Amino acid sequence: MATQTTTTTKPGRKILKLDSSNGQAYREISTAAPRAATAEEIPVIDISKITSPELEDRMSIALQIKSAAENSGFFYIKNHGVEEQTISNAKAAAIKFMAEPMELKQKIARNKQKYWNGYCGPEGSQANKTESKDYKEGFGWQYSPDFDPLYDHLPKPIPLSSIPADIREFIRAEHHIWDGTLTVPGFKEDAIAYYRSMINLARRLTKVFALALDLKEDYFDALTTYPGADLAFNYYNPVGPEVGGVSGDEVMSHEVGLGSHTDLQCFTILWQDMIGGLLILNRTGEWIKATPIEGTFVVNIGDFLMRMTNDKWLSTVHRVEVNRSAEPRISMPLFFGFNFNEVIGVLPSCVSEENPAKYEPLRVGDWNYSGLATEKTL
Ligand SMILES: O=C(O)CCC(=O)C(=O)O
Ligand SMILES: [Fe+2]
Repeated sequence: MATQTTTTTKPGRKILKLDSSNGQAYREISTAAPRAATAEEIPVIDISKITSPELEDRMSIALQIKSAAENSGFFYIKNHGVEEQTISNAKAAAIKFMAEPMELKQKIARNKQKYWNGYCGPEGSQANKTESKDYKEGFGWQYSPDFDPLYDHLPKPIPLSSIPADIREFIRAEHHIWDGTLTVPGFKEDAIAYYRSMINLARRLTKVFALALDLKEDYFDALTTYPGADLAFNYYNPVGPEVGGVSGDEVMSHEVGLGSHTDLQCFTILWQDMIGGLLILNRTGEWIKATPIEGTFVVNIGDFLMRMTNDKWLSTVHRVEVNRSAEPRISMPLFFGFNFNEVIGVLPSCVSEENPAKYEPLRVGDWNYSGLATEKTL
């Protein structure tokens, strides 16, 4: 007689299916409404002394980051040094671009490009296949040394032939997408000014990350000379008052602003406006709110850094609710990772006799461009 297997969950719990970088994963989660996070769950870390000449100051930041990375994988940073004007210019540019006619935006649609560059229309992505399509628009671009402050001294455009061959194959910028934004004067300038500030901030963070992981402070410098550094403007259209009271099917089609996922690379630094909607899944399977805090970025650990730390640092599942406010919601994440040609295993400081490496060394580019990765949020 055939045995029947049924999946039962306790009352108030359900199963969330996820495409993790190690294959499919299942989490038992709460069905309760999201609640506010406590200051311990998502701490606010003041990084004003990140470049202090005193090691003690830098170490104090590193220890706070370590604790947050091990606990929830999410934290806010304040006094981060990115100019408010640079942020508001980028935000204004994103809003103006999204207001352009659809035919114009579709000319530089991401699905018409070879790589992850250009515009993605409403419900043009689905971060989690078991949830609805993502109720948002987006514009994104991938790393180019032409925009990297590290190469300001070189004449532009930097010829690809001058970049080491094993890195060159992973440079995935498609500069022609910017031509499609020329109807918004200053768009490219404002977007790139923000991108450059964010790359600088990401590189500064890698130094305190190194301290937090008992490594030499410059350990990651050589790994970030041509980093994975992809930027997105996420634009969450208001879902409109009709949703909520309408038929089940319609609600389902607008279930998420961005589906439940983890980020793929090492870490993400995200600016969000004050509307809110970002939720993170804690260890006990409750959704908690990463409520916007003026003057901060949200930082979260990604899958590759979790792997490198032998799972000590957590790449935490998160999602974005549909935007039920009257205004569009904007977020501007930078997804940051190491040079794609590097083969990286578990960090020496994260293994011991009792805790051997769980993962084999792997080329960063192979991780980022595996079939799964291209489906996922960078
Ligand atoms: O918009 C947000 O708050 C989060 C965006 C995000 O998780 C992503 O783009 O990977
Ligand atoms: Fe994300």
